[in-house]
Amino acid sequence: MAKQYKVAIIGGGSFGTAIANIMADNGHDTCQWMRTAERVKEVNERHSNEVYLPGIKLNPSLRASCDLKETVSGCDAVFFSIPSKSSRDVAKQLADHLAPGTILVSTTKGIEFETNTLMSQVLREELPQVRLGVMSGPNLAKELAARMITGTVIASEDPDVNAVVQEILQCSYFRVYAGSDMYGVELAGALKNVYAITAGMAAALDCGHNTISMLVTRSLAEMSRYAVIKGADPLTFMGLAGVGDLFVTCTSPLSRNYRVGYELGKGRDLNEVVASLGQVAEGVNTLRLMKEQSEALDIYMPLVSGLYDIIYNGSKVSDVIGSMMCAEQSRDVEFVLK
Ligand SMILES: NC(=O)C1=CN([C@@H]2O[C@H](COP(=O)(O)OP(=O)(O)OC[C@H]3O[C@@H](n4cnc5c(N)ncnc54)[C@H](OP(=O)(O)O)[C@@H]3O)[C@@H](O)[C@H]2O)C=CC1
Ligand SMILES: O=C(CO)COP(=O)(O)O
Repeated sequence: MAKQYKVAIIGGGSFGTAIANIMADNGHDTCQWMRTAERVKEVNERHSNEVYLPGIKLNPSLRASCDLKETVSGCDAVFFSIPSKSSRDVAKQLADHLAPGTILVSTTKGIEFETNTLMSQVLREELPQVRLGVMSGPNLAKELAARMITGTVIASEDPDVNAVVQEILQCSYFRVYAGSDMYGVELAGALKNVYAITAGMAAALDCGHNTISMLVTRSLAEMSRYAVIKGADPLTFMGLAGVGDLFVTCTSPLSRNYRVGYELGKGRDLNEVVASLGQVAEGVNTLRLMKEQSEALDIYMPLVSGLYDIIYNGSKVSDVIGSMMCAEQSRDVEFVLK
C-alpha cells in the first residue's frame, strides 16, 4: 500500500480546494487552512465549497480549519495557494509553525508587485527552514475538482521534494511530472496570465482561429524571450508549465484572466470587471511588472506593450492591433538547439 502522508493546504480558494481534494482522494491525512469560519464549517459538514467550486462534492475525509498552527502541525508537506498579493503576509504567519525540513510547495502563479519577486523567493525569505518546490501547469481548478485528467509539473532543486510530491498527488486523473528549473516553471505560470487576457480580448472581438493561433504562438515566443533573459531554461517553455498552461488559459473561459480580457474586449471597465470576478486574476498586476521590466531591460515585447496601452493608456483595441500588424516581423523560432 502507498505511504500515507500528513499534508496541509494553505488557502481556501478554487485551487487550494481542488488540490486538497486530490490529496484526500489519495487517502492522505489532509487539512485545509482558510480564514473564513463559515466556509470551514461548510467543508467539514457539507463537504463542499460552493463559493469557489460550485456543484463539486468534496471527499468527506477532507478537513478544514481556521487554525494555522493546528493545520500544519506535524505535516510532511504543505501546499501554499494564496494570491500573490497576500502571500508574504500569510507566510509570515506560518513562520513559527513549520518544522525545519518541511516540504513547502507554492502553487501561486503571480509575482509580488512591490518587489517584483516570485513566490518561491518570498517563501524562502520568510520561511528559510523549509524545503521548497513550485507546482505549475494547465490546471484549471474546476476541471481538476471534477476529476478530469490533468497533468502538472513539480519543480525543485531537491529531487526528494519532487519524488514526495509526485507520491502525494499522483492518481488516476492527475499526472505529476518532475522538473528542476524551478525558476522557469514558476515564471511561466505567472507570465501566461498576461497573454490569456489578450486572448480573451481577441475572442470577444470574434477573431478567427488563424489569429488566435498566431497570438498564442507569438505569446510563447515573447514570454520565453523574457524568461530566458531573466535566467530561465528555454526548454521549460516547451513543457506543461509553458506551452501547456499558455494554451489552456488562452482558450478556456474557465480562466479568470481570459474572462477579464473577454469582458474588456466587450468594452467593460477594468475595475468593474476585476471586482465582479470575485476571484484573483494575477495577470492584471503581472502585466504592469512585465511592461516595466521590458523597458528597463530593453526586451522587445509588442504584445505586453499593446495590452498595456489598451488597459492603462486608454488606447483603442483596433488601433493597437493595427500597429502590431505593422511591427517588425522577426524570427519565428528564436531558440536554436546547439
Ligand atoms: N484557480 C485555478 O484554476 C488555479 C489557480 N492557481 C493559482 O493559485 C493561486 C490562488 O488562486 P485561487 O485559489 O484560484 O484563488 P481564489 O481567488 O479562488 O481564492 C483565493 C483564496 O485565498 C484566500 N486569501 C486571500 N487573501 C488572503 C489572506 N490575506 N489571508 C488568508 N487567505 C487569503 C481567499 O480567502 P477568502 O475566500 O476568505 O477571501 C481565498 O480562499 C493564484 O496565484 C492562482 O494563479 C494555480 C493553478 C490553477
Ligand atoms: O492557471 C490556471 C490554469 O492553469 C488558472 O488560470 P486563471 O488564474 O486565469 O483562472
